[in-house]
Amino acid sequence: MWFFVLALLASPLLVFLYFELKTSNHRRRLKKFPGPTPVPVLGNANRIGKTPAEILATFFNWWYDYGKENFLFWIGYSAHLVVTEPTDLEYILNSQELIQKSTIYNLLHPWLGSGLLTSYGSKWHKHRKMITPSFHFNILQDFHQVMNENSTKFISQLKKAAAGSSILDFQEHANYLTLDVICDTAMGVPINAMEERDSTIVQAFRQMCYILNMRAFHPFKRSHRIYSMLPEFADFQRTLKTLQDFTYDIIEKRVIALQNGISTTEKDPSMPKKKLAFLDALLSSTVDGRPLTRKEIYEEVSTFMFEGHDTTTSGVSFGVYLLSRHPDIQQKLYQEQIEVMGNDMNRDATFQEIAQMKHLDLFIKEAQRVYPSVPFIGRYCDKDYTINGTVIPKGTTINIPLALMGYNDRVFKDPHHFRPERFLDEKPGPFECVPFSAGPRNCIGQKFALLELKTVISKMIRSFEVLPAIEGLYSRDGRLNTYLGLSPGERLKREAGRHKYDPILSAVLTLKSDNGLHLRLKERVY
Ligand code: HEM
Repeated sequence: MWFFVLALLASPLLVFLYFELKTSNHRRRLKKFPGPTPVPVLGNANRIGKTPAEILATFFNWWYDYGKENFLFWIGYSAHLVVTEPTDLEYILNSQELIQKSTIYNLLHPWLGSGLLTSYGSKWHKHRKMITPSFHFNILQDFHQVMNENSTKFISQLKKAAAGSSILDFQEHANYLTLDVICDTAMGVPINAMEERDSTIVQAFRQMCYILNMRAFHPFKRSHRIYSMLPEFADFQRTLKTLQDFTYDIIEKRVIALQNGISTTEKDPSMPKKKLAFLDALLSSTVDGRPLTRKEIYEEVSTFMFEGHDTTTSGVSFGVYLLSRHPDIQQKLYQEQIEVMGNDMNRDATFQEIAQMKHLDLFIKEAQRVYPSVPFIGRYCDKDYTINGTVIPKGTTINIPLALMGYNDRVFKDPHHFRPERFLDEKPGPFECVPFSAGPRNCIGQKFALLELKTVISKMIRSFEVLPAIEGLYSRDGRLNTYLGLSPGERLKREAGRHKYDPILSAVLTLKSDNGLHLRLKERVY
């Protein structure tokens, strides 16, 4: 009897000792990296912050405290190495082996399965090779038409919403536009998100992205086991089923249409159109000499739906928000629009004209430097890796904080100054600023994304003068009202003067502003 009581009392201690011993070797091997001191059981989880905004601020503070070098922190007994050193990033991002994503990506599995973003090993290699031609120049030109059509619809909606100098939360509006673009290009089915905001499928896409982002840094909800016991899990499952049914249904209809050899668009307008490429390309592709299974097709289409929607919402929203705070830069971009577009400022820009907009290109680079749409990416060390002479042991998670890298003053002079021309004179190296990542696992949709951002922002500049939410909020010295990355004293000083319309950056799977991105639009009259 006493033996059992003692065993029961001792078991937590034994578990604790087991983990401490198991981790001590790992700690010893990583001891060269600075970082906050971990406490037993929690590691540094007690100090990282509770909300996504607090967590991002903590990352910036730690990075500052450790001399803007790589640093290490612990969540429980799992080691997280934060890498910002360009030569180390070159090794990591160029590696053909270190391609397994970190555990945070597991959150995406119920919806995306193991599509291109989440898979690794030979499946990823084969699918990447198969999908790459889908982003060919000629296909992008077809997609440009979809982007133009949807941007035109977007502008006319905004004209109504902005009437009477109303203050808009632009982040909210952009979300429906990008959803329409990606649905039409990935599946060939317009879901009219801009017009039917409350429809079940539109809400399901929005809800799923919200849930994923919300769970990403939640201490308990991140665990599937715990999340599946919470009352909100039922809602998640309903949303998931709506998305799965919708996507499988489109795939099925397209397969039948192809089998019947019918050109579908004329017969049924709800069917994929001829220009559709992602789904079409997947249906006619083979891997290891066999066609893709329905599940594989579902995974890749859903991956595009996620990656191609939440990221571009962030990119368009922060881009237009920056126009509102930096009128001189907006004026320069407007001037470029006049030069490229000539007399008719209301027409669609062609693919070639978009390519001529050099200032717009620099502006988007600079916007992605300060507000990268994907704030963090992560890798998991499935074995020991020797990175520039240092062994990173198996089991370590490598975090690459794209959100911090743009604020490295060893690379970017006065990083809080918003200055698109810096990309001409400072010329950052290939691993110093990587909003689309780099190397073999870089963003396969980069050209698509840039085309979409340029198409929408070019039309916005020609249609409206973008103004801050209230008159006094212009940046007078060209500097950002983002205080992360400043010295603690400077940050506190500047934050004391924060306006309610200054964004509160919140880094989850994509970068958002917790309090929206507010601005006004004044229609341009020609
Ligand atoms: C502003 C817009 C975008 C940004 C900043 C962005 C950024 C990124 C980044 C940083 C990664 C690397 C992720 C990682 O290593 O975990 C990535 C991967 C990926 N992106 Fe994008 N992305 C954007 C838009 C798009 C679009 C529009 C699509 C599709 C149409 C897309 C499809 C993908 C896919 C499929 C991957 C996984 C690639 C692989 O692992 O082989 N992205 N993106």
